[in-house]
Amino acid sequence: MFGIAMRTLMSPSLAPFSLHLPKPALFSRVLRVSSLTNSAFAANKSPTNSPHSTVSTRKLQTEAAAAASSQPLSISSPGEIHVVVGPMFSGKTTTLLRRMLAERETGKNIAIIKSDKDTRYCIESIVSHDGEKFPCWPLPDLSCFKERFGIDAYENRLDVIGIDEAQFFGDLYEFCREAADKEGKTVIVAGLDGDYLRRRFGSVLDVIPIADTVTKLTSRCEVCGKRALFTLRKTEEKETELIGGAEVYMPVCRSHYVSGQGVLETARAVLDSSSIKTHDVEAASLPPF
Ligand SMILES: Nc1ncnc2c1ncn2[C@@H]1O[C@H](COP(=O)(O)OP(=O)(O)O)[C@@H](O)[C@H]1O
Ligand SMILES: Cc1cn([C@H]2C[C@H](O)[C@@H](COP(=O)(O)O)O2)c(=O)[nH]c1=O
Ligand SMILES: [Zn+2]
Repeated sequence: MFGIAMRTLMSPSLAPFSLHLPKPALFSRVLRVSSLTNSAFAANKSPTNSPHSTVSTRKLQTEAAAAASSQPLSISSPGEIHVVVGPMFSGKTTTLLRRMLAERETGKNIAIIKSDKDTRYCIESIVSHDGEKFPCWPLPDLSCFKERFGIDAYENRLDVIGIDEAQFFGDLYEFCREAADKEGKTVIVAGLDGDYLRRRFGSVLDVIPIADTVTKLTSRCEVCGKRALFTLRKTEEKETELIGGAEVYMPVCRSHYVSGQGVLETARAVLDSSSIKTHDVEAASLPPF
């Protein structure tokens, strides 16, 4: 599918960065920015800046703006942020892959990052639950990406950055804001909005106010087949971060999240109390030292 199999044969250190033609000139166009200069400030603070001197103030401001516009300021055009969230098995990785490949089809240079905490499948590829895969950069945090990728290649040739398992990156917000606002990159973020207890997960929700688009995907409830909004953890572990797939988690609808969570909590309480009792009995029956 999408020629992914062939590209995954390439060295992961080369393949995540697919080089194309240089950026179109339009992309890094030079903008002339008319900012409020010191002389404009001076004009505003001038004693002539009274209701009776509107014309002269306007004239001064026009002159200040003209002076500023004669000094071109080179800034690249702003980028974009697109966020894809949903429970596990809802198609986040699949969607990220399709969008990244669509960007590449239009001649953009792309790179995909995933958290190095996700050790399922192959460490240097993102892999969907259906087995689609693509080489990626497994990283401990996003701040090290620019240097690892190469500062020149990052600044001058990379157009689109995909981030999978975004909930595991503590510096997600800062990275996305910098990349889109200041560096003209398109960033596509895929991650869990909520953990197994439906609490916000990592910084994914923080990116929403600075995003261009937000897509919430759903899966199929493993119990009844209806729309699944949440991820139920089937095991006893309580830590927020626990890497795993279908052996640990299942997608569920609202009703089955509530009943499933209730059943699991009751089962755990029963198990806990019976293990305490068993432990007490065992301890009581041990011979004294
Ligand atoms: N309960 C499930 N267990 C295993 N695979 C599932 C389950 N539900 C859905 N899937 C498969 O997972 C695919 C989505 O995979 P993926 O894109 O990796 O999702 P996500 O990144 O959101 O976890 C679905 O198209 C479906 O075929
Ligand atoms: C709900 C939940 C999930 N995780 C982990 C489990 C997986 O390793 C990833 C999610 O992968 P996917 O691409 O969305 O299938 O996150 C976790 O650590 N804690 C949780 O509460
Ligand atoms: Zn259900």
